[in-house]
Amino acid sequence: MTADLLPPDEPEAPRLRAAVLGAGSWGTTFAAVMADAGCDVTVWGRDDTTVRQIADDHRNEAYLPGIELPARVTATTDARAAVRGADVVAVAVPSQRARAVLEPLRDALGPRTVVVSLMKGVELSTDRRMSEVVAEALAIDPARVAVVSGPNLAREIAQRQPTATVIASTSDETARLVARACASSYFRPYTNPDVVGVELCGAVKNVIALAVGISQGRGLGYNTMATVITRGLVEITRLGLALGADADTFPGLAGMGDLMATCASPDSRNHTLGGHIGRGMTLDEAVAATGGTAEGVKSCRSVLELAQSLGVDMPITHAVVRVLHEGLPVEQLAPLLLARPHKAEGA
Ligand SMILES: NC(=O)C1=CN([C@@H]2O[C@H](COP(=O)(O)OP(=O)(O)OC[C@H]3O[C@@H](n4cnc5c(N)ncnc54)[C@H](OP(=O)(O)O)[C@@H]3O)[C@@H](O)[C@H]2O)C=CC1
Ligand SMILES: O=C(CO)COP(=O)(O)O
Repeated sequence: MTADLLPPDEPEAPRLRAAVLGAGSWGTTFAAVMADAGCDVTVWGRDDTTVRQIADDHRNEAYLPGIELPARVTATTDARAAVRGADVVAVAVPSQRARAVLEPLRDALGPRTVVVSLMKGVELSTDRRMSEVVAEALAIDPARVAVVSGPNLAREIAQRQPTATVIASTSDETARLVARACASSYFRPYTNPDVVGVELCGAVKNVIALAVGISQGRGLGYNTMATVITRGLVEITRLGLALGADADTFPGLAGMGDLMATCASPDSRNHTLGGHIGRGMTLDEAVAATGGTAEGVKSCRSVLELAQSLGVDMPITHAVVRVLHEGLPVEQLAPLLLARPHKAEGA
């Protein structure tokens, strides 16, 4: 499939240089997306074998078996070399590791480089969203930071199946630059100034997908799934509004769109891990059986802390925390949620 190289209104725009920090499934896929959009892309990974495979064979068999990467994607184990001269640096490591990966690169970025968080988590111990972590760790103006979030399961995109995404930044110029760096015939970015809403949707949908996975692992059907997804969106919205997000974000691609993709797909790590828990595995067993980064496992605690600090009720998130981290037997999750006091639907 051929990609559109540049939007038609910018025929003379120079080719962008991009870097991706993280050579896992989403980092590698987003590198391919940017290459298909016309960028020259360097991926940083910490594993020498993976890096050599990407650079020499245009493959990443550990994370994207069977996928051929575009020739414009190369790779290095030297993070400073990867970001040198880059117009756009995208970050795709586990959220809890981002600060440690970024801080040593403070003086390696150009003064106009834009940094994109691809991560869907909330930092434990600070309860910061990842765009906040990125700006703090690199000591850059938040206007140079963007967030990409939407129904974006890596493997489907690596196969160039069509999807859309949301690019959120407080700066329209930053969001448009990132849109230009990733727009192609199979990947359509929409910009949105609501960084708080877009980012919260991405982090909390992982927790809701864990709850859906747990219910399916317990053998429950579509009524339960639809209930958890719908009430999950209600609690995501409640937290987002308390933090000043825009109500229009939640029914959009980063909200309902990503929630649907993650809760429905067997490729989702959060959904899969929830299924293992529902079928009776311990958390350690479920993490090992799932593989990859299931952000909801850690972020459920920071999301709950954030909600409690604002007096926001998040019963599904709370129940997931209790099952994963506080020893609540998994069979008590549904009764716990269903036995709560009466409420009107819109309350
Ligand atoms: N996969 C997806 O479909 C999507 C993922 N995301 C988000 O993107 C982020 C990254 O996820 P994803 O790429 O899927 O995760 P993966 O588990 O596929 O890859 C994680 C990457 O981070 C590296 N890594 C792990 N620990 C560290 C560390 N301590 N220091 C530096 N690097 C480390 C891994 O390296 P190594 O191989 O050496 O362990 C690997 O390259 C997450 O926040 C996720 O929620 C967002 C949208 C879609
Ligand atoms: O964020 C994702 C899809 O948009 C990927 O979900 P998982 O991290 O659960 O695989």
